[in-house]
Amino acid sequence: MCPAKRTCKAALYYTMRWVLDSVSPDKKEDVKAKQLEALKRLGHAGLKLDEYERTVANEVIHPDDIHVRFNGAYSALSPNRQAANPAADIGGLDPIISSLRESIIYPLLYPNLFTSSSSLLGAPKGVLLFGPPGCGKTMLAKALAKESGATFINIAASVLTNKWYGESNKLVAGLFSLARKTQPSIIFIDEIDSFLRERTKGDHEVTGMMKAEFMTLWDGLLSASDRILVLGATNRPNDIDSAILRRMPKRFAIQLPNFEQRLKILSLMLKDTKLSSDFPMTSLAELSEGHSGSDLKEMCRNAAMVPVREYMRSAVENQELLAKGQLEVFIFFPNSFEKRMLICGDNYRASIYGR
Ligand SMILES: Nc1ncnc2c1ncn2[C@@H]1O[C@H](COP(=O)(O)OP(=O)(O)OP(=O)(O)O)[C@@H](O)[C@H]1O
Repeated sequence: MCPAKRTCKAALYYTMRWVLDSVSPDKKEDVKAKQLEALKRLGHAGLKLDEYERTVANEVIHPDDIHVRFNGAYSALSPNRQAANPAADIGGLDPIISSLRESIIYPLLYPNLFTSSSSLLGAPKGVLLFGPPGCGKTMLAKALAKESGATFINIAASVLTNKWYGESNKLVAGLFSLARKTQPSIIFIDEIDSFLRERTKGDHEVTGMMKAEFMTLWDGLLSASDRILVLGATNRPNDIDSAILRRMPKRFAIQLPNFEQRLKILSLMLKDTKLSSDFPMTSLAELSEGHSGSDLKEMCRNAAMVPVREYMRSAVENQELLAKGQLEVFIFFPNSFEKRMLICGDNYRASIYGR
């Protein structure tokens, strides 16, 4: 692009931004306040941020706003809180959870153990979770953030990709400097393959520059004692740029669950649900081979809808008879009906009986 055209585009961009800012100053203040809220709650109230860091600050999630936990046996950050509510949210991934604790949580929370005792114990600066969709990669990342209490920056590629020349690089720089100011921190990039994919000749110049900037700043972490980790998740590890893969030496395969894992996931998903005494949990786990955790969730959700659907259908069909005075309605809690409801909520116990 010729320099005159570039200057013209830049002038237009800043003018548009100025106009938009002046049209909605209240909205801008609202956004600013919201951005700072998560950081304030993390104990970074007085932090001075530039506009790029502020944009990234919008992506910070406070651990208290994450509702996914590892199993309750142990919590590095708040053992008491965990003990009071020991339920697990992730089923069948215990060995991976233990390894993630060792390689991510301990280095973030106890850096001295990893820097002074041995040069072999360097904390990893990049970790990759890979495997088929719906098997719990995002859940694991969120639970890691919750348990470690680290600043969790859930960055979407769209936040960093700005087509204006140089802006993406500044946003990437803002990402790393915010992570440094608020450490310990985890930079989480879901679908990292779409953001940092293998470089090709057809890449936009801005994308290439942004990737290079990302890698340079990431390398800066390797030598420093910063407690910052880049955590990526993907279904397509082969599409990731090999230079990026090299920076993620710790890799965890999150595969489709096997029989035991499915049994654990199903038990977990149905733990608060009223089930008939002969509910065939084992057969269900056997028959659901090839299903991901997300498929199992959907299966349970569908099952829960069956009694609701049946009730609604009979209610609609009976409306006409009711109008003609041929039907009497009793709403009560019959045992026989409860038995048929393998899965039921308190709101759906009412039934309609014909005369
Ligand atoms: N091991 C598991 N234990 C409990 N629930 C699970 C498990 N795996 C998946 N789920 C359920 O599936 C949903 C989707 O999981 P998640 O988003 O973590 O998958 P993912 O591997 O990140 O998928 P994608 O690659 O499509 O982003 C979760 O919200 C949860 O309800």
